[in-house]
Amino acid sequence: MYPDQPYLTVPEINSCLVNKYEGSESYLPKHSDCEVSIHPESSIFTISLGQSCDIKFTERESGSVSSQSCPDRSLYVMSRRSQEVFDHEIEQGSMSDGTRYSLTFRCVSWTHKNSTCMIGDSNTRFLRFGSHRRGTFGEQMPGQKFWAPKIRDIDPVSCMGYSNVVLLCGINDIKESHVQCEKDVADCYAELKLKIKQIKLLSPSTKAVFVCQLLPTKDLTLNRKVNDFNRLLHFDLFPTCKDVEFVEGFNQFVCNRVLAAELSMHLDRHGRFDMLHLNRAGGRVLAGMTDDKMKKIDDQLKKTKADTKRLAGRPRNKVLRSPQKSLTGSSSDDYCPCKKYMEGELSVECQSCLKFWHLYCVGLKGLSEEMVESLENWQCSDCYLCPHSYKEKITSTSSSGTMKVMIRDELNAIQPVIKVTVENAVRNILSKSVCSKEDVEGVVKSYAAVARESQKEVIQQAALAQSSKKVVESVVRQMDADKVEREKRRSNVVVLSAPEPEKEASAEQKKKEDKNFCSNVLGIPLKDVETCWRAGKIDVSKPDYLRPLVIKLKSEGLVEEWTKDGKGYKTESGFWINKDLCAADRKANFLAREQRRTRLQKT
Ligand SMILES: O=C(O)CCC(=O)C(=O)O
Ligand SMILES: [Fe+2]
Repeated sequence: MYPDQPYLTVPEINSCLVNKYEGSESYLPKHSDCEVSIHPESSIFTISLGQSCDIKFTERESGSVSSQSCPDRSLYVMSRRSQEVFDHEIEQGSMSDGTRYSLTFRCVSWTHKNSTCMIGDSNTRFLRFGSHRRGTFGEQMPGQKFWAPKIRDIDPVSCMGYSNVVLLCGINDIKESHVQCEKDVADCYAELKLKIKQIKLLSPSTKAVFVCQLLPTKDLTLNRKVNDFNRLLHFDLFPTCKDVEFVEGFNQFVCNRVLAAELSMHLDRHGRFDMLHLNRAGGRVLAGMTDDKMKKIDDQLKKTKADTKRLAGRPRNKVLRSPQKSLTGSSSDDYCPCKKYMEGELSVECQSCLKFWHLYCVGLKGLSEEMVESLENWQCSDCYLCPHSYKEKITSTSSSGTMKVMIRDELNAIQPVIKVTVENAVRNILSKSVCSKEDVEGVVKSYAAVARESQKEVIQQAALAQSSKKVVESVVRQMDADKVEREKRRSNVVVLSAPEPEKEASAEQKKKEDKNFCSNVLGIPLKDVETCWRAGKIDVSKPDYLRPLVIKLKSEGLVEEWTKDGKGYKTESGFWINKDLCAADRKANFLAREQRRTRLQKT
């Protein structure tokens, strides 16, 4: 029935059901062998003994009927999966007088009631379960794992007969460079939704489809798409699809700027080149944020609440909202050193130098006017020593050194409170499935509450988080740009020193000439060429310069073919054909060549 599926499958046969039919009046009512206790991969073998009979098969969906005659001493085989689609029966009158025995062999066990199949991408790689060779989720839940890097690879047929289906897929789809906006993410989600529909249609005996949220990655840009995807799961799939269970992930975590930066700081140290997986270390960071510290957090929270109460009613900090021009008596020197006008941006006054600083510029963006006012004795980073110089100077024995030791001790003391308070706020939003603006504000507020005690520390933390975030973000941005560029050039090859077409010719004629060059000189048949063009503009100051000829081929395979597996080669006519590399790859190749050259010179 499904030629690409193994028909006779492996599980060992452990049961034999014997039916005895006596006389022509005997019959077997319409049914299918789809009990959940039959192994989903088990084939069903039936031997007929005594006399022949006809087995009638009805396709449930269409009602179409066919029959199979089973002579004495014959064997017929059905797949377990076919039971989701067909009913079978033996009608009255199909046997003659006399006795018929049928022996039906299957793999049956009560544990298969909970059989589970998981279909997913590389994030399922450490999840082990199924038959003993693959590990198990627990003796009560045997199952199979199927590999599906992309949503399109999910094969609904492979879910047939499993009581539970777990899907963890989508990250590789939204990672694609053509998935740019929320709508593109929604298209990926729609594909997944269709797969779920197909699964439910094909496998009526499946009790529930579990859909996992996508996990955050080390790639902050990608995490935005992760959030969009998870939001759709939450707001569309979960409420509208019956029997779809939702598997919570960590999407709220990446909604939060401060924590996303903190996360990236942790994760960047491990597996630098793999931006997609948090790996074990990253997973531990996430898990650590949610589980391990809960008890401690609860205790600390009580203490923090008490501290916050004690601090209420202190003098308020000055706060200012742009436009700055409306300010009387403040020269531009008094204003934020960024010297940029940011409409509506709040600013905070440093209590030492009396300059106003944009909240954005000092890493306090997100705080409300009220929160800023409640910061006590706020100082800018010019007046407040940054932690690095602080550490260097701390060893001096001057009187100000003693003062700094005191400050350091104070800061060390407040450190756990900050961590705990923020973690608690995060925990609260983690229990929800999607993080709202208010939730994020809650986290920032908790930061601000601690800030009343020591806003210097908050600034340090924010500054640290921001600087690491900036580095990560710029690397990610560059990598993303490279990815897009690589994608664009995927099916191109480049030819250097190809003679330029006649200057006077029309654009169309020039293109024709270049195409003729491809086929007549280089030998690339025109059926393989999508289009071609010249890279760059004609430079009148360099009359001898020949612009590279870029040829877009019909497929990537042709690029490999025409560049001899990407290495590049010289045609018989003496022109080099190379892959069209992006700037980053060209540079990498250049450096590799240089290294090779230096090595050769040394030897
Ligand atoms: O007797 C047969 O050939 C069919 C038996 C059967 O379908 C069953 O026992 O479920
Ligand atoms: Fe049956």
